[in-house]
Amino acid sequence: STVGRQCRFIKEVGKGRFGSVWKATWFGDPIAVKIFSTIEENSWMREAEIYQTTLLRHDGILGFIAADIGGTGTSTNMILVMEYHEYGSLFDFLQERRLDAALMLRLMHTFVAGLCHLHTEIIGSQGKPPIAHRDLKTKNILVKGNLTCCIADLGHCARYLSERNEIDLGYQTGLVGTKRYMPPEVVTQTVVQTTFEALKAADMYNVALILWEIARCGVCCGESYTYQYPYQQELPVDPSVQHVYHVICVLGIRPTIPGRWQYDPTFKALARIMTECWSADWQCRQSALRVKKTLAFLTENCLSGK
Ligand SMILES: Nc1cccc(Nc2ncnc3c2C(=O)CC=N3)c1
Repeated sequence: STVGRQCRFIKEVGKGRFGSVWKATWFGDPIAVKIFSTIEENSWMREAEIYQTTLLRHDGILGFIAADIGGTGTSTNMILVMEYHEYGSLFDFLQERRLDAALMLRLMHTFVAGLCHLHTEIIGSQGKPPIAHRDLKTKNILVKGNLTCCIADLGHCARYLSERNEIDLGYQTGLVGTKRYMPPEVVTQTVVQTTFEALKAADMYNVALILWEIARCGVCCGESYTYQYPYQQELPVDPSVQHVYHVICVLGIRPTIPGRWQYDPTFKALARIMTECWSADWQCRQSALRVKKTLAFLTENCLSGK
């Protein structure tokens, strides 16, 4: 493949469920190359298809450069070429870092703005369908050089095709996503994800967990916490669906909101977003647009030093 031949591979930077990601250069410019094995063709196809959705270009979405397929006779290499981000995932970024309020809100606001773009339908010939991510987590969000976030790993997305009133689930039906992050209605498979509203609301449960992960690293009243996975105290590494069901549906456990967050207006407002968005009732959760507006307001207030 022409793209493949012009790439100089530098180092492996990530290993996803599907494919491995390499830092490479293309005529000197840094690029990220995700390489899929032959059996992962569906994932490559889906991710390439979604990234090439018209009008999907947005600062909060990982920038797509090219999709390519090349064969050496015996094996077929499918690759995705994306813009490269040195900081890596938001998960990596949060490991050893205390965030001041401005940086904390910047990361939150730009992540939610990206999701809002995904969720929003743009009507018209050059429009875009609403898209639900279905596997949001800090490992699927990248931190750009200007300390803003962009959403990656669109291989599990669902699209709503309004002219046919049809949901395109891609190749992924049934249980999709990372078990630790699955909302109650997905774990119990109660709400057959028929309505697209339910799919967007499932993303908002993940937003609540991700905002909690980021906020814990934020300095509140002079203190911050070390990074924790959601349900780190309650769930083992690679939990079973049954275990997740017991913790979040039977015991009704949710991440702990530190008491001190009630004494800081910014953290108090963030706590309210988290609590409403991890509600067991998906219809109570706030929309991405609602959360984006609140984060924009908090950012403005914080910058003006209120
Ligand atoms: N969805 C998708 C498709 C192709 C590459 C990727 N990953 C990345 N893209 C850009 N910069 C990165 C990464 C990493 O994984 C880690 C570090 N920097 C995701």
